Amino acid sequence: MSGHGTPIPMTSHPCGPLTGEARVPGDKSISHRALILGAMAVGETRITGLLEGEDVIDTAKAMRAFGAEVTDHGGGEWSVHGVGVGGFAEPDQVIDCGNSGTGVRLIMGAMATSPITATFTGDASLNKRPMARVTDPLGLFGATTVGRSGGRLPMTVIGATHPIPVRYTVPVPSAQVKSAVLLAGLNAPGQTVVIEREATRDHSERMLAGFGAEITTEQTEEGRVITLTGQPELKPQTIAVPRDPSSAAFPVCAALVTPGSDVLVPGIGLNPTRAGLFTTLREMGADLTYENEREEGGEPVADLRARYSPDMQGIRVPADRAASMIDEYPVLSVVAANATGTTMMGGVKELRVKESDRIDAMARGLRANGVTVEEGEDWWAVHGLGAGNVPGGGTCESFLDHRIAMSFMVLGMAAQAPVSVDDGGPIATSFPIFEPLMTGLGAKLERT
Ligand SMILES: O=C(O)C1=C[C@@H](OP(=O)(O)O)[C@@H](O)[C@H](O)C1
Ligand SMILES: C=C(OP(=O)(O)O)C(=O)O
Repeated sequence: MSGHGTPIPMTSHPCGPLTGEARVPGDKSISHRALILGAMAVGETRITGLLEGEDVIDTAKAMRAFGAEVTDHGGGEWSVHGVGVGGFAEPDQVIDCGNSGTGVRLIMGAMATSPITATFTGDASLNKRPMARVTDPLGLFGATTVGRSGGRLPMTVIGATHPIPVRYTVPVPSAQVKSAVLLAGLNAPGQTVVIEREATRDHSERMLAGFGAEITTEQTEEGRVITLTGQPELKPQTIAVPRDPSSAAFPVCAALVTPGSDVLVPGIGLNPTRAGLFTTLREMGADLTYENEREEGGEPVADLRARYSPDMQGIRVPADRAASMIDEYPVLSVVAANATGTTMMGGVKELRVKESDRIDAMARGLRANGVTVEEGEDWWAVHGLGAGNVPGGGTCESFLDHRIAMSFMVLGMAAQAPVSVDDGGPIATSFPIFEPLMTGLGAKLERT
């Protein structure tokens, strides 16, 4: 839905300490997958803690269009009455995935091996993003796709009538591509094999196993080899969605750069395929501790405690960590601006094909606020000014990108003058309670 509304300009004023508890919403990646796999199971899946952001709501609507019964029971509790693998009905409307790359790519995969046709579209941001990365492997299963030039949405997918399982090496580090292939493999007879050279988030593999699919992962010289046996009967599950580490990144980073802060962010998943930011921040010298470490639903979880850290140093972030923190680079660059020395971020060309070109979007906005940034195709470097030395005072474009908008709001909290964004509307795609949550901690956010 993002991108269809009137822009919401927002300003973040320098503020005093951020204190208290930040209960961030449910994990976006896990929420999409819970709805989609719930729709492909036979019977009723119950979900608690679902992220009720626009991206996930669009996926819920899509699952209804494919014939699943999706019910909102209130308070983050949802149920999905699934139609079984291969049981999707043909939607009689265009499927609008709004701002969500995960939604559209996973759903295309899930329907591509059923004998139905569906047309997908999104907002101005999503309709610019590359889809060939999923339509190429879906073609190998026997699906046909027709989109705009350059493999862009709107796009029609004609599902395979006689799907054939595939063996596919994912050419870019992308959990969305891996997941699209696995979901397509569900309705192909025999074994579908996906190979990824670099490990990406493994929520699909974990959840497929939970729903009773036969799935194995092996580390070989080729990389991670994931083998899925097609046409299982998926058994409905009860899923408690953990809180999203990518959303936790915002109160955590805000506390690290805002003088006097001490913020607790409880119940955050520390799955190693997602936790790269927190490792990086600790290497920079952040006062970030893990409290009450435990396991919940098979995932490592902790309460994160972040305190103001005026002595952070810039570092070289290892390129092989990129996949585990890919959505966190924008807010890391804000921390880097408040550290001493240069933070060098390499191996990140995927940042150029997110909701915006995130290197370009952050570089422009940081420069507008007095920070020096250098960039190349797959790297960027932020020259830190030291704690409290970011001048601020600039207005930044958010380019229909929630993470860009939220990152600049964090920049303003610790800058010498307010920082504005032209449109904070996209924040609702992943973190609908961002404003009240951050204001509750002591941030001074204003719709302008
Ligand atoms: O699979 C997922 O849930 C996601 C995978 C990542 O995208 P890519 O697969 O394009 O890297 C990430 O950026 C996105 O926010 C969520
Ligand atoms: C990249 C993101 O999401 P998506 O690809 O699902 O639009 C994100 O949430 O940062």
